[in-house]
Amino acid sequence: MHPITPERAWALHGSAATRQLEARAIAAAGPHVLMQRAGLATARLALALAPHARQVWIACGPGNNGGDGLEAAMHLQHWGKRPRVRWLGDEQRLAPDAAASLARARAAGVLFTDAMPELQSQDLAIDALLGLGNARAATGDLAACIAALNASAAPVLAIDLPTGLAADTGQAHGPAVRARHTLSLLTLKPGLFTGMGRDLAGQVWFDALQDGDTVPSDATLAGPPPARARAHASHKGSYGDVAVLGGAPGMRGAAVLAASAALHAGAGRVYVAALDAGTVDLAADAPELMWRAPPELALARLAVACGCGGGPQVAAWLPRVLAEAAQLVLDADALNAVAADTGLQDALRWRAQPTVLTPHPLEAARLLGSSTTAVQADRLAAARALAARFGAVVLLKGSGTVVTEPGRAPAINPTGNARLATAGTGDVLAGFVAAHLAAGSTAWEAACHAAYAHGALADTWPAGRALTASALARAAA
Ligand SMILES: NC(=O)C1=CN([C@@H]2O[C@H](COP(=O)(O)OP(=O)(O)OC[C@H]3O[C@@H](n4cnc5c(N)ncnc54)[C@H](OP(=O)(O)O)[C@@H]3O)[C@@H](O)[C@H]2O)[C@@H](O)CC1
Ligand SMILES: Nc1ncnc2c1ncn2[C@@H]1O[C@H](COP(=O)(O)OP(=O)(O)O)[C@@H](O)[C@H]1O
Ligand SMILES: [K+]
Repeated sequence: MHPITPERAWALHGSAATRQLEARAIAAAGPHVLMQRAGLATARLALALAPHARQVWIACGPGNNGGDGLEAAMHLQHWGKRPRVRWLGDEQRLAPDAAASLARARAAGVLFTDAMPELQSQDLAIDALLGLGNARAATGDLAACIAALNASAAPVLAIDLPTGLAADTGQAHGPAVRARHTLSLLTLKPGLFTGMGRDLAGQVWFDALQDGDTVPSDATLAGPPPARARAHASHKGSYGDVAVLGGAPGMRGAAVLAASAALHAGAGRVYVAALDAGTVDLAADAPELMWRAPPELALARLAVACGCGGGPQVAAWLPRVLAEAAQLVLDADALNAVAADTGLQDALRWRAQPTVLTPHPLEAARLLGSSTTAVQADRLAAARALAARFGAVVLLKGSGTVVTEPGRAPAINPTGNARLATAGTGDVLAGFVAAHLAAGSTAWEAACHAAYAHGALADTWPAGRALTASALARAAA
């Protein structure tokens, strides 16, 4: 069993792939063996998380997820704990594995009770209501058990998935359990790491329940970028040139943030071409930045971050930028301009040089002609659709940032937290991506590595220090 941390990459499998692997594992191990392993793994983790727990409330649903909970109850009972099981199944409709576990739990003398637990007296609660079979919004007794788990003062350990969380999308379309820990079984599911997954699953643990067998993955939980040692004999030209095109009147700060981020992330030279023709120089704290008028940029040898605070004015520059930029990050207002203009959409599709689009969910919705709700309902699918439509690497921002490109399984970024929910952090990310592109990374690597580094800065940010976008930009290195 492993705790899932951002220190390495992990393969992710959706519900169809997991069902395929489950069928093969059951065929290899024999009936009921996997459920016994699942229950034992759950009980062991419960003991590790709450070694002194006495009262353990286990809410078991009508399917095999409930069967896992019944197995766990039996072990906890053997180990001297006092599990109480609320079981919501119907003996007439029970799958064979869950029926076998029900019989074992009863034989072990586990206490079954329909009474809701005394919430304050529980030391641990286990969510074994629904896993992969979560089919529709919970109502009635199921919804009441979800509410009880969420009201419990005791930590909640969810088996396989927090009840109500969709394995493939990270969304919940009804009541859902908010767990402190989730033990994912057989596979790690993408929904644990994006959308609502991070909030509902808490700390994720993984037990494969079997050795060796696998099926093709649907996505990856990204690992850390490789360390980039600088050759002693390198010079600023070795790390490439970034230009930031943006900063319309009143929004110069966004361009400065992206430029400062690119500079601190290691770009050799950073130019800023502000669309604000005024003369106010906000760059007093970064004299390294070189200010140019937009027509002066030699786009064909620059990694361009375009959009940052660009306002509607950026649209006029996009035909040239799309045609010429050696590498390109399109962010914010540049994405909105593309969404509003089919000519720019064609130019983006025809573009052959490396390109990364960095939409947040609303920008993604505009590009897809859908809504933020539709994008968030399936973030992986939305990112894939955008990548296919524009033939580019897409980095869909938000909790569990998704990176994808045509023909490649998406990566979910494991780092970052809600301290990044402050104005300008997206501009900083665009600057990071541009710096990676300028240094010679592929568009895919630049997007994955920049997202990881950006989130990791937030994850290690000192508790008492405000996380602002400008401080974030300067913290790169
Ligand atoms: N087999 C094995 O050896 C292993 C199995 N494993 C475990 O099995 C889990 C998958 O089991 P599963 O397929 O039985 O699905 P599960 O999540 O228990 O739910 C299905 C039941 O819930 C019901 N139901 C659904 N929604 C509902 C609602 N809103 N309100 C009310 N009822 C609702 C649904 O009813 P139905 O839709 O059929 O009417 C059905 O009865 C997996 O996540 C893992 O924990 C692993 O440990 C590996 C070993
Ligand atoms: N709750 C969160 N968890 C993880 N990352 C977050 C969260 N909220 C915001 N972020 C990150 O912060 C950045 C915000 O970007 P964006 O929405 O474009 O902001 P802005 O336009 O103000 O710069 C993105 O990289 C996003 O992924
Ligand atoms: K569950």
